[in-house]
Amino acid sequence: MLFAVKMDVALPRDLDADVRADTLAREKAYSQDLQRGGEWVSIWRMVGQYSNLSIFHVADNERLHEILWNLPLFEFMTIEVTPLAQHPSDIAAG
Ligand SMILES: O=C(O)CC1=CCC(=O)O1
Repeated sequence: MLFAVKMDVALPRDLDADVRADTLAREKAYSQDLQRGGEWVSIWRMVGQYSNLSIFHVADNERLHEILWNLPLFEFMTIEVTPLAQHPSDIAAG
């Protein structure tokens, strides 16, 4: 199943600098592991926003929920999930 996921990040201004650096490093490693595994298909920065738009290819809703719930930045994010279906005009789909 394919999903578009928008993640808006809002880190508190008074967040301890070490906690901030550690959380961002863990987020990057977590994301890159899932990208290497093929479930996190792509990640794009949204211009002018501390947000990303990502595409996930996962087995089911429960797996996507598990991935998102375990994001190191989860508590600092607002997440919007959009399920995707094939478009009939997509030449890649045949
Ligand atoms: O968009 C961000 O910066 C948050 C994020 C999600 C995965 C990642 O590496 O950073």
